[in-house]
Amino acid sequence: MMEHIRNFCIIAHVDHGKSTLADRLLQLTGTISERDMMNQVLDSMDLEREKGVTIKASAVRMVYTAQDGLDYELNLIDTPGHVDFNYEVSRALAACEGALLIVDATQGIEAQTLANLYLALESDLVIVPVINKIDLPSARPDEVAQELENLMGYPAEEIVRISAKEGINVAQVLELVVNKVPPPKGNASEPLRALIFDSHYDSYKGVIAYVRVNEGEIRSGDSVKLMVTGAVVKPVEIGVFSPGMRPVDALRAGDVGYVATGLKTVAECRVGDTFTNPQRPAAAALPGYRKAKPMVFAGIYPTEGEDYPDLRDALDKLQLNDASLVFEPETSQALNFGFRCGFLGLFHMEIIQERLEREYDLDIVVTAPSVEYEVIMTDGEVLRVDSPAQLPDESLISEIREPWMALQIFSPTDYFGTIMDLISKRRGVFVSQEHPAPNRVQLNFEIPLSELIVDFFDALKSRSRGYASMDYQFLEYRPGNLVKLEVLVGGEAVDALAAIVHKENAYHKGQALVSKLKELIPRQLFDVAIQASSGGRIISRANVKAVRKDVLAKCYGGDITRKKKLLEKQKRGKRRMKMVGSVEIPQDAFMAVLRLEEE
Ligand SMILES: Nc1nc2c(ncn2[C@@H]2O[C@H](COP(=O)(O)OP(=O)(O)OP(=O)(O)O)[C@@H](O)[C@H]2O)c(=O)[nH]1
Repeated sequence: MMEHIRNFCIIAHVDHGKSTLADRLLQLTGTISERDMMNQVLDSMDLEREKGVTIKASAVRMVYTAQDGLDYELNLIDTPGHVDFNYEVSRALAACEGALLIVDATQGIEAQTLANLYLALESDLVIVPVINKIDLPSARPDEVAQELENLMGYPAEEIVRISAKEGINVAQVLELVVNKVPPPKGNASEPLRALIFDSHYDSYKGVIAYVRVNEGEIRSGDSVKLMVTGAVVKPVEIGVFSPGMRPVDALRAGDVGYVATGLKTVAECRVGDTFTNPQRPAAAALPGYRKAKPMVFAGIYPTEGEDYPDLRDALDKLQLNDASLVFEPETSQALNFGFRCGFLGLFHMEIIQERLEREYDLDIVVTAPSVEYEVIMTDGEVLRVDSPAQLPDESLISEIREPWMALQIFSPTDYFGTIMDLISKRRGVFVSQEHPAPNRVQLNFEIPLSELIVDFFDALKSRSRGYASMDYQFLEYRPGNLVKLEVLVGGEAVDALAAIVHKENAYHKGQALVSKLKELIPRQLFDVAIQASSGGRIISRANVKAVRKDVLAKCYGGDITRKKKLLEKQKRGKRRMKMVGSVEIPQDAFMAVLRLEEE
C-alpha cells in the first residue's frame, strides 16, 4: 500500500551526526538487532568509517509501527556527505519525498547544510529540520532553532531536538517522518520507470543497482532496459535491503529496492539512468541524467617499477565500483610507467590514494594535481590538457582557458577579513554576501579551480580556527594569463615537476620551488643544479653541493651485522627515491609543487 510507504533521506553537514542517527533509527525499528549492531552500518567501507565520512549512498527498509497503530514501510536512503559527490547526492534526493535536515546544536548551520538544503528544495522534498547533539554542554539548541526558522520559516519551537548518540527523542523523529513526509505517488500500471540512484559491484551478482520505482513495476524474471545506454539486461535477482539483500517477487511504483544486473562494471549502469521494460518502454527517461565529469587530474606511479601490473589491477578493481574514476596509462621520463587519473575533486583523489595504499598495499607516488585546461592553438584547434608536461610550445598557443568555480564559504563573521585575504591571494573574486544567521556570513566567490586544489581547504580551516566551511560547483571556462613553469634538475627537465601557473606568480613560484627542492634533494656525489624556467628563460637557480657518501665509514670495519643493517637501511631509503638522469630525487619532491602556497 503506497499510503504506508515513506521514502526519506538524512542530509547534513559532515560530522553533524547523520550516520549516528541512521543507526538509532535502525535499532529502534528492530531492523537490526543490538547484537549485530556494528557502529555505522550504512557506511559499509572501512575507510569511510575511519574517515567518518559517507562516500557511497545506500538504502535500507525499516518497518515501523506508528502511534496511530499502523505499520509503515520507511525507506531510508543514505546520501554521500561531501561536495565532490554532489551529483550522487542529487540523485539520492530524487528518490525521496522528504529529508531530515540534521544540524549540530554546537555548530549551527554550515556550508553543506545550506548546499544540501538547496539541493533538496530543488527536488521538491519536504524538509524536516532536526537539531542533534543536545547532550553536549556547548549545545545551543535555541539559537540553532532560531537560525533554522530564519532560514526556512519552520517554527523554532516545533523543531525536534535530539541526541542521536544518547538516544534522546529519537522516537519522535520516526513519528515526524510518518506525519510530515508524504507517501510516494505514481501509477503501478503505467510503463516502468525506475531511477538508479546508486550502485555497487558485487562479485557474485554483478553490479547491484539501487532503484526507486516511479511508475510501473519490475517483476522477478523480467528483463529491463537502461534508457540512456540502451542496454537490455536480465536481472539475476530483484529485492530490498532490510538491511541485508532480501529477494522479492516484484518492486512496484513507490518502492525502493535493488536490481542485481549481472553487469561487470558500474560504468555500464550509471547513477541517474532509468530502467524501463523493453516490451513496454516508457516514452522518456526520468530527468536529471548527467555523466560525472572528472575535474582534477594527477599521475599515479608505483614506487617500484615491478608493481605496475598490481597498480593497474587495483585501479581496475576500484573502477568497478566507482564510475567517476578514470585513468589511462602515462609515461613520465622521471617516474617511468604509471597512470594519469581523473577525479571528481581533491577529496575523491585522496580517497583513491588511500585505498591504493591501504587496501592494496601499494607504494605509490602521486604527482601534484592539475585541472583540465582548454588550450586554443594559433591555428584554431582546441586541445584539452590535464597534464602540465603536455602543454604545447608557447609560440603555438593563442589562449589558455581554465575552469572557474562558484565557491560558497560559510563562517562566523569574525573571520571575514582573513578569508577575503586568502581569496585574493588565490585569484578569487568576491560576488556577494548573505547573513542567513546572526554572526554568520555566507560569502559567495568565483575562483579558478586550480587555486582550490592546492591546500585551499586546509588554509581556510587554519585561518578560521576550523569554523569556516565551504562548498563549490563548476561555473565555466575562462581565459587566463597562464604559463608553463618547468623545473630542470642537473640540466634535465623533470616532466613530473612541471606546473601551469598564472604569469604574475611564475617568478615567485619558480623561486619557492627551487629552494624547496634544494632542501629535499639529498647531496649526491656531484654538484646538482636545480633551475626553474618559464617561457624559455631561467627564472631561478640553486645548487646542491656534492658530498662523499660513505655510510660504512662510521663502522670502523668492526661489527659486521651493524654494517649489514646500515646497508639494508640505505637500500630501503633508496626505494623511496627516483632516478632522474643520474640524480636521485625523493618522492616528497614531487609533491613540493603542492606545498608552495602559504609560505
Ligand atoms: N555528543 C554527541 N555526539 C554525537 C551525536 N551524534 C553524533 N555524534 C558524534 O559526532 C561524530 C560524527 O557523527 P556521524 O554520525 O559520523 O556524522 P555524519 O554526519 O554521518 O558524518 P559524515 O558521514 O562524515 O557525513 C561522531 O563522532 C559521533 O559519535 C550526539 O547526539 N551527541
